Amino acid sequence: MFISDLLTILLTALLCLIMVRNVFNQKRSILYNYPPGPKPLPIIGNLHILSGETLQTYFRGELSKKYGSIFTVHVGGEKTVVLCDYETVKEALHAEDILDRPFVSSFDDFLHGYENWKIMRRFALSTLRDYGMGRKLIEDKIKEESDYLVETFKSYKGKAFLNTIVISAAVANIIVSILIGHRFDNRNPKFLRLVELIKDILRLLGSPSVLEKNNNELYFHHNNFTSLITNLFIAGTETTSTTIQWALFFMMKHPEIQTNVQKEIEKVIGSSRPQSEHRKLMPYTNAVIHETQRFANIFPLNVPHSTTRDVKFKGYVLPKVRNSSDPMLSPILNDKDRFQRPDEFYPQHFLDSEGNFIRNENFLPFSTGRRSCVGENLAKMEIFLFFTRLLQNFTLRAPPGTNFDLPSGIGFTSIPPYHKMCAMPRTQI
Ligand code: HEM
Repeated sequence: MFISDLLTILLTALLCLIMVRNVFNQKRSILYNYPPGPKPLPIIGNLHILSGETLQTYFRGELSKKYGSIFTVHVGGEKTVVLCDYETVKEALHAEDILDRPFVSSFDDFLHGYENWKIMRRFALSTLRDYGMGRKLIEDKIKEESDYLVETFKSYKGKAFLNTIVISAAVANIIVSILIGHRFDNRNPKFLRLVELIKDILRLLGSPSVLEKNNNELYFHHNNFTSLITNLFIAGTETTSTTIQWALFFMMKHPEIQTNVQKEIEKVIGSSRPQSEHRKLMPYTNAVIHETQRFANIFPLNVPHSTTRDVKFKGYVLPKVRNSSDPMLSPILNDKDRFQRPDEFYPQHFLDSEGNFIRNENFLPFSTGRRSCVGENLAKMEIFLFFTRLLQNFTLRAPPGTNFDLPSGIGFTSIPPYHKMCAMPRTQI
């Protein structure tokens, strides 16, 4: 038999298997009542609209305009119920039924049980917050690391450079210090390789072509503690460093906003080291950071959740399935009713007419409910301290020819378009 015959037989068998599975899934779904959504194609489902340029549209929640705040998309033969307005997402995330995380394996209800998730989450929270190394010590680590970052930026002497790896390495060092008690030299090639690998993993995770089964094989380790540390390292590095990169990118793009932040730094902090207590005295900077997180929208899709039993939700009947629902954050952060200019970088979204900081309940970059981000407080502290320390020391400028309008890079997180940055020491300006 020729190799081509063998391949034909194998491909036919594969297609048959996929079709049988689709028929089985369709039969099963008759028992359930899924919300409507875009019509799926045979075999691929809606994958054609979840890839390439249309993925951007999907990310921005455009489908919700057509199908409302809850709709179904088909990823191959699997159905995912997408939730995309504040009320629906909040209701689902605060409910008992939509739990589970495929990404953070040690927290997973399906494989390790609910109790395991509870214990691991409590452990992570206490390590990251008060009981582990202590808030003050964590703050000191961030300050120390921001000094190293300032030195690294200085070493480029105002010339254009790529800031991605140096920022990721600085943020990675915070979580490394918390977890294993010491930092790495941010020129250490092994450490830099690790930071790069995390980037690759998150880029791949965002690709619809990565099949769920492979992810499971990759991420479901049996040793809780090892996987907890791995997960905290991954979850805690790329998210925060991407947010800082966006903040610096927006400062280059909007020099007038950068100047306002620097004026507030001069007024409140002067030349001393930024402390987290300064934040409440700095409404403008606080608003700029909030607007960065809203507009950068680094987790447009959030993390898929699973129904842990058959549930009735919003008039639909959903079966117990892994990764069955996606409480999207993007439409919440871009809600026209809650943000005056959702398509612009507009720090006034978080300021009143007198310049006081105002909260907005749609500000949910860390999600909400029992599965919300355990690293929220740490991330907020890191972003504030790194951002203010850098703008205290440098004015950021875009090298000539920078195109700010390139699309953002989309993976598991949304990253700034490829760009270089000039960090001009402020004493030299
Ligand atoms: C700007 C920075 C960050 C953002 C925007 C962010 C956002 C998120 C989001 C959206 C989720 C999913 C919530 C859900 O499923 O409903 C999440 C979960 C999680 N995050 Fe973060 N995160 C950030 C930083 C961090 C840091 C610094 C750490 C730890 C050091 C961390 C650890 C985790 C963990 C462990 C979970 C899983 C929680 C659970 O399953 O109970 N994150 N984060």
